[in-house]
Amino acid sequence: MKADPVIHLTQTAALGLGGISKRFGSFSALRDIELAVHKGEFVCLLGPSGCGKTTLLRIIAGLDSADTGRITMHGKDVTHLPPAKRDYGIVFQSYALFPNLTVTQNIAYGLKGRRQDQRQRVTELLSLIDLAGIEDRYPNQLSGGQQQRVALARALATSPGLLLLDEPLSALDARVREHLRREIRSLQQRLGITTIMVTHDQEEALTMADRIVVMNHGVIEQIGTPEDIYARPQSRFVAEFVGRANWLPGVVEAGHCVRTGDVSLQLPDSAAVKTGDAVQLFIRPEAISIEARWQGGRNAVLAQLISQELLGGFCRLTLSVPAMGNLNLIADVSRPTLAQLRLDQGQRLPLTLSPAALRVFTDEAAA
Ligand SMILES: Nc1ncnc2c1ncn2[C@@H]1O[C@H](COP(=O)(O)OP(=O)(O)OP(=O)(O)O)[C@@H](O)[C@H]1O
Repeated sequence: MKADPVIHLTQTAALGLGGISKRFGSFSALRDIELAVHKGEFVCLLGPSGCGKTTLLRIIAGLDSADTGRITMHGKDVTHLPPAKRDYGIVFQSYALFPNLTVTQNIAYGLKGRRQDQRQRVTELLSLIDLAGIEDRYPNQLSGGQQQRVALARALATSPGLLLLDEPLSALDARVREHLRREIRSLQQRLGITTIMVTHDQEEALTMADRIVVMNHGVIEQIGTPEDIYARPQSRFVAEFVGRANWLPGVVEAGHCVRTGDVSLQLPDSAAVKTGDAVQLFIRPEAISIEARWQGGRNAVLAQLISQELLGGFCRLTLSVPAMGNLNLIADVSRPTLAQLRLDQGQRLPLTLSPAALRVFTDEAAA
């Protein structure tokens, strides 16, 4: 009999999900989710609102049950175990600390054993999250960021095998959020704790995760490292959800090229295409090079500057390419490059769409 690859994966993984589906009435919230998370990995479930990420996290936690499928933790089947019998700590979006308990009492809530030992464990955890000295404060005497760190300490108090984070940073302001991202990631690496975090924030996922699971309408669109997801998206949805994208429609012609309007663009060697295929070329805004002078050359085109928008550290240009039927492209340039170019509205600018920066999607994958 042939080995079942899913079962094999779920037996060796820190967390294994095999064929998880969930319906709410006639609405299908999750369809056939397969995922194996390795020990010590930080995995982000990323996707737009309503894609099913929280439902999946709740099913992993045992707070909801799946209609079909299996869940394993370190090889043990936990599909039908109640939350308390699964070995995890969880942090939710809103602080969820008990307002009438002190920080110590909140963190020690799930701890068993002598009071003295509990006190020692709380001190240890507070120093771990850099909050020593706030043992006797109440949640309303703490900032939002401090409350989330206490919630994190509480989730880690029993040294669980798995840490589940449900949008833990989304209620915080941008500066605190960035700081906590780094703190959580460094703590997770020091402890080596397997972590699953739900987020709809692509930057959070790209900066924190070892692997990202991109979800859409209840299915997994792609699983990969941040570099895979950003540089090698497998579908139009992933390409557009993570980062910004330019799309150039065209038809494959002889010489490993794509004709788009009057321009023939050379493809990367790796592109597997057939002459006559209708395709969409994809290129990130920062991968378009703006040249100071027209020099021609491979994949060079002339564009016209429509507008420019300063976005802090870089500038986003909107360009129109007459030889591609006035197709609009966006290109991101650094401030030093911008200063060198000294751009004027309506100016003609030479661009290079280097073959290595192009990805080819069949019309189906790009639909
Ligand atoms: N208890 C429920 N009853 C009915 N529908 C539900 C229930 N829980 C979730 N849903 C629906 O399932 C879908 C997925 O919800 P879920 O909360 O998992 O999405 P999400 O990706 O976490 O989104 P968000 O980022 O907005 O929280 C949504 O369309 C939601 O309305």
